[in-house]
Order: sequence, then structure tokens, then C-alpha cells
Amino acid sequence: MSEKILIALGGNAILQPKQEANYENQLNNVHHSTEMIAQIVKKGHRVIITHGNGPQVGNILLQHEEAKDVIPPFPLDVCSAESQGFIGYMIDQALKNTLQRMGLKNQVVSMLTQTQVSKDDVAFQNPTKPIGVFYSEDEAKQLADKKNWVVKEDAGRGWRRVVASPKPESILGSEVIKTLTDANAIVIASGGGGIPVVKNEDGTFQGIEAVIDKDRSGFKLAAEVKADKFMILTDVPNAYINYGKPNEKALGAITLEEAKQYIKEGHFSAGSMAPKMESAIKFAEQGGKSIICSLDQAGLAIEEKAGTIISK
Ligand SMILES: Nc1ncnc2c1ncn2[C@@H]1O[C@H](COP(=O)(O)OP(=O)(O)O)[C@@H](O)[C@H]1O
Ligand SMILES: NC(=O)OP(=O)(O)O
Repeated sequence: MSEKILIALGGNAILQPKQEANYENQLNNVHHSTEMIAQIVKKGHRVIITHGNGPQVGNILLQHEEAKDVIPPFPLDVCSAESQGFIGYMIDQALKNTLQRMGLKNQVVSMLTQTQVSKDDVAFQNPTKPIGVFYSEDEAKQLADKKNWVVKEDAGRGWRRVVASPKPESILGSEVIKTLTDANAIVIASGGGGIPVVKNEDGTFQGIEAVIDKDRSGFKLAAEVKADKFMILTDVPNAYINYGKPNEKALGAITLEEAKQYIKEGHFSAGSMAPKMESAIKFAEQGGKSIICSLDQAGLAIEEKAGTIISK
């Protein structure tokens, strides 16, 4: 049966923490990701792709800041647009090439997407979204003093700069994304959670400096395009309870109630697995099926033979 599937590609699918952030590495990783996505397209499903941008938007911001004596730096929402542009370009090109090699004729289009947030979101008072490269604790604290950054430890992987991450309220242009997907095009949209914008009282929009969580926006987009499945592809095969402990256990097919109970018990780290589980739960609450799995098991997980699967 052909289904409409929103695929959220994790940051690791584009750049792994220990890799140099050059263009070739990112393009190679994206090529591998598109091979996995093409397996799903080949099964006849309609696909919408969203992606992370944490490392990339942080690096772009740093490039702007480092060049400030020569060229005035751009605000963070514009850096987000830049990251969406270049990652969308890589995925679009890699996927077109992969589909062509496989003899598949789907059109691929990458849409620069804005996501509406509230300027009153409490997230603006408490930055939590890690961006850019990893530092040692000492380095990060020195940079925080020198450059007025907020830095935090990121899920046991090192220290990073953090920025505000407001909740997405709606994905601008999601009707067009739905129309294109329903016409069997593969749409890359809402990358990096979408460019954060706020709506003014007169109805106009303007950018705001933040980075939205792509899994939270992924849920919004999945709901707005009426997807059947919301698939979060990351670098672990499942969500786990007691993660990293001797009694760790991979979660397979679970109910909404079980998922909510595990969240309550604090099994998932903020800023990594917690937003994935929360977004997966919200989608399942609306009657859809959510899947969290590794990139390499995407083909199996779509047949419900791998990954963590949450449904009503
Ligand atoms: N309970 C958990 N189960 C699985 N992974 C977890 C859990 N808690 C934290 N994690 C971490 O979440 C990471 C995936 O989240 P993240 O790095 O944000 O992914 P991505 O960039 O692919 O979206 C895993 O590499 C793992 O270290
Ligand atoms: N915007 C966002 O959530 O990016 P990452 O998934 O790369 O952190």
C-alpha cells in the first residue's frame, strides 16, 4: 500500500560529530542517506524529507562572525536560510542522481521554508539548542566569556554553543508541500526546523534569531500534510530505556501510553532523544504511526521490522 511518509533526517546523516565539516564529507554522507530514502521511494511511497542543520548553522554563524571586520555578519535566521539552501541543494542533487541510477522518475524539489514561532516563547529566555562544533569544557567556557555565548554540555559528546529553540507553531506553505507530495513529487522542506519567523500584528512576517528543533517541526509538517507515517532517522537503531546503562533495553513496537510513561520516567536526553520521542508521541496521538530508527534500517523499519514504532 502506498503511504505518505515524512522522513526527518538527523544531523548525523549529514555530518558525524568527529568528521571535518568540509563539503565533500557532507555530500558523501548525504549520498548515503539518499540511497536509504530511495529504497522507500522504490516501494511506491510518497516522501517528504526534512533535515537537521545544527552543525551547519553554527558553522555558518561562526564564519560570519569571524569575518566581521571585512563583511557585516548576518543574523541567525539568515544563517538558517543559508544552511537550508545548501543542505537542500545537496539532498536534492544526491537524490535526483540516486533515483536516476535506479530508473525511478519522481520529481524532486527543495523548498526554502519558514516556520512561525511566537516571540513570547519562553525558549528565548533559556537557550537549549546546540549548534556548531564541539569544544572541551575549558574551551567552551573561555569562548562563552570572550564572545558572550551560552554554552552547554551536549549529551555526553562535548560542549557546544546553544541558542534559543522556540516551538514551531505552523509551517508556512505546507498546503503547497502537500499538493506537490500528493502529485508524487518528493519535497525537501522545513530543513533545520524551518527559518524562524514571527507574525506581526499587521499580518506581516519577520525573521527572529533562533534555531527550531527539526523533529518538532517535522511533526508539525507531517500533521499539516496529513502524512500516514512520521519517520525519524538518526544514528541509533532504536530509542532505549536505561540508555547507556547495563540494563539498557531497545524499544520496539510500543503504545502511546508506554511511550508517555517512559518520558515521565526520564529515559530520554533533552536536546537529542527527548524531542524525538515527544514529537513521535504527538503524531501518534493524531492517529499516525511514528518510527524512530537508524538511517541504515529505514527500509526494514518502514515494514515495521526494525526501529521503535509508536502508535495508538
Ligand atoms: N534513551 C535514548 N535512546 C537512544 N538514544 C538516546 C537516548 N537518550 C539520548 N540518546 C542520544 O540521542 C542521540 C540521537 O539524537 P541526536 O544526536 O539529536 O540525533 P540526530 O542529529 O540524528 O537528530 C543518540 O546518538 C544518543 O546518543
Ligand atoms: N535544527 C535541528 O534540529 O538540527 P539538528 O537536528 O542537526 O540538531
